[in-house]
Amino acid sequence: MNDKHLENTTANKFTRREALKLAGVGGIGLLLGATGVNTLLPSSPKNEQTSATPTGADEVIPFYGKHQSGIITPMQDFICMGAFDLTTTSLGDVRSLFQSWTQAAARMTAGKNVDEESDHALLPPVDTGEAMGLRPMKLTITFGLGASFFDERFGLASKRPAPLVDLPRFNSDEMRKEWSGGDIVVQVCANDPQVAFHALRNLARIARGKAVLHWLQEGFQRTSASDPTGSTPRNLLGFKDGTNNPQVSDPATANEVVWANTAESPAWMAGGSYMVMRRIRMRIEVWDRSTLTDQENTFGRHRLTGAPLGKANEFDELELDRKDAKGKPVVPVNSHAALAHMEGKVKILRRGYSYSSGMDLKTGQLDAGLLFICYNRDPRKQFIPMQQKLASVDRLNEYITHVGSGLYACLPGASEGGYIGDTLF
Ligand SMILES: C=CC1=C(C)c2cc3[nH]c(cc4nc(cc5[nH]c(cc1n2)c(C)c5CCC(=O)O)C(CCC(=O)O)=C4C)c(C)c3C=C
Ligand SMILES: [Fe+2]
Repeated sequence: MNDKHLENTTANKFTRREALKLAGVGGIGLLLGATGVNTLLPSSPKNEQTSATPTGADEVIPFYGKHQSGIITPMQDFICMGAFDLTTTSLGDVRSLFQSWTQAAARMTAGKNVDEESDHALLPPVDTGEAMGLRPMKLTITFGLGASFFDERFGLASKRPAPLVDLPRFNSDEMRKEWSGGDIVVQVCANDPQVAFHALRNLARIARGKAVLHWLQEGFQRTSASDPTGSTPRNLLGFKDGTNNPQVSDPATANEVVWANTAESPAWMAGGSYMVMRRIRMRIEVWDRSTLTDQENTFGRHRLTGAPLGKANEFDELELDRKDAKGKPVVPVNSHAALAHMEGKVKILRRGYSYSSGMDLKTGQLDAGLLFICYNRDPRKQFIPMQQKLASVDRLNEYITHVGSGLYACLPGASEGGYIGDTLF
């Protein structure tokens, strides 16, 4: 999914007042380039250069709203995502945790410290500090609840949404507990990895005594600075990934594919969505030894252009009934694109990032792959049947293994004065 496809997110500019306030914290030098403040500085080629913000660095993605940001928001460059397990058994504690998280998240997405700083010399600083003076960088923070949140601890079992099922075991899954599940998931995305890490770290700090991290995964894609045109990013197998994502800038499409609806979900989920996370390890070394023809037949698309096999342009229609001179399908029936297309009847919104987590010390191979994330309105009708099909016959399976998994009910957005989760607890 790229900016070209998604233009519906209201983007507020970082105001001059905010910028001047920030000057008090970080010094005027930090402000070179902030919208509006450049007018204070004498015009020179250098200033003109620093005033360009092609990555929308000053852009604030509003935290409050009907839907949480970070779902249909055009993808930022980096992700820092974590799942928490609650250590408290008090629903009151959970409520106050979400109230504190909401306030902190609203501040951080606006480019502020997690809370007002105290000057008490004998206390630790309120904010951990590594994002001080940094621009908002389109930070979004998205909260979801795992199925375990609805167990006996908080008396909410009867409120568990029907679409929040336990995902089945799919063919060739090699799941690891340390990369799966969690009571609460927090997806943090930003155009700066330090801004993203800072947000998750401070949320974990706020949770002390109530929740602990269960897993954490960082991810990336090419940055908007290295591709200002916003073309479809490539995954670590070298292919354009995201071409045929549904165009959720169209509200009707977003309603059909992404947003929870009372037809399947409880009223407290209206405006929310279901997020699937899969940590998918790639056998990169094997892939790198396979031929171009094999790679293209695996995806059913051309490597260079991203076009469907037999077509010239990336966004040309994927026509699965086209045959070559010998009567063979031009796009192999067991290719990833052909299978995931689901005859055009089932769609999900993909929002995944590449990850690289060092190497496997036993084999010397890279531990790298795709932190697959998708949003759907009802995973029982969307992600699950799609993954069942892919897991059984997808040609891509030769090169990947699913090693982590989670399904989370992403809560509706909150309005100012409210908090994330206030429709449920
Ligand atoms: C169950 C859902 C999916 C999983 C898991 C998945 C893994 C996965 N995908 C790629 C790379 C590509 N996927 C592409 C298309 C595509 N993939 C899915 C779903 C899952 N992918 C869908 C719904 C689609 C679109 C199908 C369509 O209607 O055309 C493509 C082609 C380009 C594109 O449209 O994005 C690539 C490339 C990897 C590497 C991967 C696991 C590691
Ligand atoms: Fe895919």
